[in-house]
Amino acid sequence: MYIDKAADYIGQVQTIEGWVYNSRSSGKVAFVLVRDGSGIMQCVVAKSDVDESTFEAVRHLTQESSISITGAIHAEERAPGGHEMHVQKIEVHQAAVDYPITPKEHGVDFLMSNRHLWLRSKRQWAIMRIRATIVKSIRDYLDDNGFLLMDAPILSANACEGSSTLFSTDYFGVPAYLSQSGQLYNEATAMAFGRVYCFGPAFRAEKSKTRRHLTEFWMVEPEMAYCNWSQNCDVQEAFVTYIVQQVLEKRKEELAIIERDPSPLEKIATPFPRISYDEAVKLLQKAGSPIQWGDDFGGDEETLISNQFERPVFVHSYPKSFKAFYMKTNPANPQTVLCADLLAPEGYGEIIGGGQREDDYKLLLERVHAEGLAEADYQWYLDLRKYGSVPHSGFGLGVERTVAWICKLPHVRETAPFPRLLEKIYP
Ligand SMILES: NC(=O)C[C@H]([NH3+])C(=O)NS(=O)(=O)OC[C@H]1O[C@@H](n2cnc3c(N)ncnc32)[C@H](O)[C@@H]1O
Ligand SMILES: [Mg+2]
Repeated sequence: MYIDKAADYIGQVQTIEGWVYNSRSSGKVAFVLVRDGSGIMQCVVAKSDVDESTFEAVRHLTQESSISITGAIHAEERAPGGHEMHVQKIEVHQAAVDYPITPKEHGVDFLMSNRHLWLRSKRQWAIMRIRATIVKSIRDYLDDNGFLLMDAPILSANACEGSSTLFSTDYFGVPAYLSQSGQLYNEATAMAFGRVYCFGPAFRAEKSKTRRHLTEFWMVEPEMAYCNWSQNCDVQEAFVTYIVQQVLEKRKEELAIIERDPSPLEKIATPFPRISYDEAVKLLQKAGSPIQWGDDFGGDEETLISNQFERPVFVHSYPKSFKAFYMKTNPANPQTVLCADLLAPEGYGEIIGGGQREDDYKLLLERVHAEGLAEADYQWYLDLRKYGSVPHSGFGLGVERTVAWICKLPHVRETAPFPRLLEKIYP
């Protein structure tokens, strides 16, 4: 029996195959908390119900020993999950000796070095289940709203987000890079299928040691033909609202375990506020920031802006000078581009980068040259502007930053099973 299905087995004798989460015993009774990955069950071992050797074995159980435990399932509202087992038999598969992550407090470095074990703890268990619901919601929303999954390559000859954060590899004698973003390929597939998305790992050799940056992260990237930057924002706000609502509905227990107050998430609803970069600069300056027009926003600026709103806020029309080559120039103000970042509230900052793509061949070629990119490497991408070019837009949502916001975590290190950070690739 799996623990999360215990309600289906009240009154039946069942066996749980799991690990000792915690145990304590007195003279005549022992309480063993067993976890099996789906939940935790309180198992009550009465000395009178088992033979002497079994009760002795129970009294010497150690944390994280692997066991099979058999007994009758009872409803018990005081027990975790509302059920408990009255034990008849226990089999110890492997006694864990000196398991390093004890219930006491441990330092982050120690926990990160033992991530392969830390994942078993209740808090990490809850965070990973919330992450899984976020990932499922992403796929469900896009699959149910006309988007086709089109997997983008991980090995690429092209930089998408600038050449300063590439992980390069030797590809049979020619340079190749781990994908920074599947976007350029999405634009090709969007011209074939209309609305597509890719969903996979992305890699950035960022030398940023911050609470928001990973060197490997997961990103979902929808792309839509015949879509302008504002319509792109419409899709994003419905998408993000759906994801939050799914977590609130399906992961109440896990949100409680990590002590995440759900009330800020309950305020997430469309429409999301939209401010221009110009307005954002004025807002920052009014709040005392030394920012000047033309400066990019860092974490501090994003935190300051997002703390002004209860919903995620779009900041659009950034200066062209520090934005990617593929972004469409804003006809109303050619110094800016038709992009929009989505900043999550509660100080979490950017969770989505996106915008409208340059669809004019000549203008895009000028940007390729201006960025010093090798035209031959982008000829396929330029072709998309030769054969039936259309206004098109898309975005990339970072899974880990979204998990951090929804779980209200202080650092992205807890948002992935095995996070990859600057100077951190073990385990
Ligand atoms: N299809 C597109 O239009 C996506 C576009 N090419 C792109 O990659 N935009 S982005 O660089 O802002 O990254 C998008 C999101 O990807 C996340 N991201 C981006 N970089 C990181 C790092 N280093 N660590 C964690 N998360 C990261 C973050 O949420 C960003 O908002
Ligand atoms: Mg960005």
